[in-house]
Amino acid sequence: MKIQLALDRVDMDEAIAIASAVSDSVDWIEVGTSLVKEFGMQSIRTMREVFPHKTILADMKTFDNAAYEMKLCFEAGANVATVMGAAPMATIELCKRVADEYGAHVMIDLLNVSADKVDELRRLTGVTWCYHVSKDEQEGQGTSAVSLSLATRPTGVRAAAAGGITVDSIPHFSRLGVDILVVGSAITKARDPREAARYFREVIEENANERELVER
Ligand SMILES: O=C([C@H](O)CO)[C@H](O)[C@H](O)COP(=O)(O)O
Repeated sequence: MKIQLALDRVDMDEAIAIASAVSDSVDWIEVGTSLVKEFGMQSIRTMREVFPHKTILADMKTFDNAAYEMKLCFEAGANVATVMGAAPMATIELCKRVADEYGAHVMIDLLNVSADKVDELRRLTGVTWCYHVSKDEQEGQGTSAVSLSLATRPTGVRAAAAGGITVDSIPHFSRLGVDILVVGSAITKARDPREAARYFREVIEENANERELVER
């Protein structure tokens, strides 16, 4: 299981400092929606310059104007970009087409998608579905990511989980076969982000081993 470090609600110096401290323990660096909105494409360019060999995800949360937005972030150096699953299929398919042209990848954010829309999304493979509990639901209703079900995912689609993820969530998501764990506050707001990220990695490895033992 990969760790995607979500960087949100910090300035670029802080984002770089946190990412530098934890980069050995995380796989992907997410330029969070808040950074994209506050600092624009420069936030992605900066992360690409500082981390030339890391996978950079731009959390664009695109809803329309797909070709324009995807080109912007892939030209800026992103390898992966997000589109909202609730967006029209035309938008989502266009994101995938542009990503293919750039040798990049699309993550579909399933925030607030209907069951019917999930069915429509099933026809698009070679993407990642991100099961996401929103910040506002976490803070307003105490909803936790652990309640998410991954049952509807088709083969050929990778799964990510996001929203209030802590180390305690790892066994659950590991059992469900989640490929990418999106972790923001549990690392970025930790007293020692480096140690927090290292511990995430350690517990992921432990759970991966347990899974192998069960499968054998
Ligand atoms: O996508 C996110 C959210 O919508 C704010 O933009 C975050 O990246 C995601 O929720 C991970 O952050 P934490 O919930 O703090 O782990």
